[in-house]
Amino acid sequence: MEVVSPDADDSPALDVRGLNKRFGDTVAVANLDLRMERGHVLALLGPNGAGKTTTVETCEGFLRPDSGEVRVLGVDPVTHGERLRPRIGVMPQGGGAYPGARAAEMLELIASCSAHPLDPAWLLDTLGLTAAGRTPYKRLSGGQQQRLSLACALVGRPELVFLDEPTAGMDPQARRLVWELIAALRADGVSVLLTTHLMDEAETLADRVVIVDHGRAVAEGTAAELTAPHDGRQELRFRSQPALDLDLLLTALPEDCTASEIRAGEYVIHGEIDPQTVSTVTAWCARQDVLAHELRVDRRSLEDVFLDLTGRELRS
Ligand SMILES: Nc1ncnc2c1ncn2[C@@H]1O[C@H](COP(=O)(O)OP(=O)(O)OP(=O)(O)O)[C@@H](O)[C@H]1O
Repeated sequence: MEVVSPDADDSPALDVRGLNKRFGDTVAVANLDLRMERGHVLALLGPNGAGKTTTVETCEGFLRPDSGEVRVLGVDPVTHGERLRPRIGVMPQGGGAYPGARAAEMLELIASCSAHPLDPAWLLDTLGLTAAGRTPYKRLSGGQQQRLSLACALVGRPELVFLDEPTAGMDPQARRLVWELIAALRADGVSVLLTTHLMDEAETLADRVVIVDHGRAVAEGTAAELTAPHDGRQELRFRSQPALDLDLLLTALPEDCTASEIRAGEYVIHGEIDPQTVSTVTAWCARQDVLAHELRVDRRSLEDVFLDLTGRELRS
């Protein structure tokens, strides 16, 4: 039986069309389309329960879709999972390990299952885990467990790696290290599907971002596309002390401007932002005897786009 389609080499890293998956009455994924080119990093963002892990596990071949078409490196992960698995690396959410195994042993075991593994000692060193090599998995810190889990996903030299919240619980140094590693993978032509709750992670690493909510893609594009000004209206943002009297500021601005404090001490002015508007805002701040920090024009943050699309209320 044909396992890899004839044009498999040209096939995208990921091609998901009309994916549906429910668990009983819960719709986890609803008619989702996803596409990732080879050598790209695609970030899936979404609130808790949006369907990210379900999507990733379906692409990994661990879940069977109710309907829709999933191709990973040109291969159907459900019907031909055994052919796909040697070509992909999986870092599941919250690790996944033999709790009693020592870190180095575990990595060596996984390397021994691969045809052309990376050198486990080199990988431990790269991820700052050499000193923890003899420590049982359950005794590693949360951040060390995450890094070991990443090492396990990479040791088989995958063409495509699935990273489900790879830096969750890591300190800033470890996060930076992992970001550098992901950038290096991309430079080597490895494709990466990343789920994350960290907007800066998506912005820094991803070629494209897909925001999912209630199992559907609600926005897609590069981070720059997603955060570009829309409706012809621009934004001016600044930080200052909380609870400034914005009604007073509005009297000094053109009539079609709006002003709001979106988080304590974080202000957004919408409207036609020209040099005069910027000057009015800074002069007004000076009159209030407050400093406007981080004043910038034109760009919403990815977090604002995310919150605008998925709402600000807490998800269960
Ligand atoms: N095995 C399962 N049985 C029943 N319901 C499930 C199962 N797996 C996921 N779900 C439900 O499907 C929905 C999507 O879950 P999923 O884990 O894919 O979301 P997520 O976007 O990864 O969330 P998080 O950001 O919290 O990891 C949720 O409502 C979840 O409770």
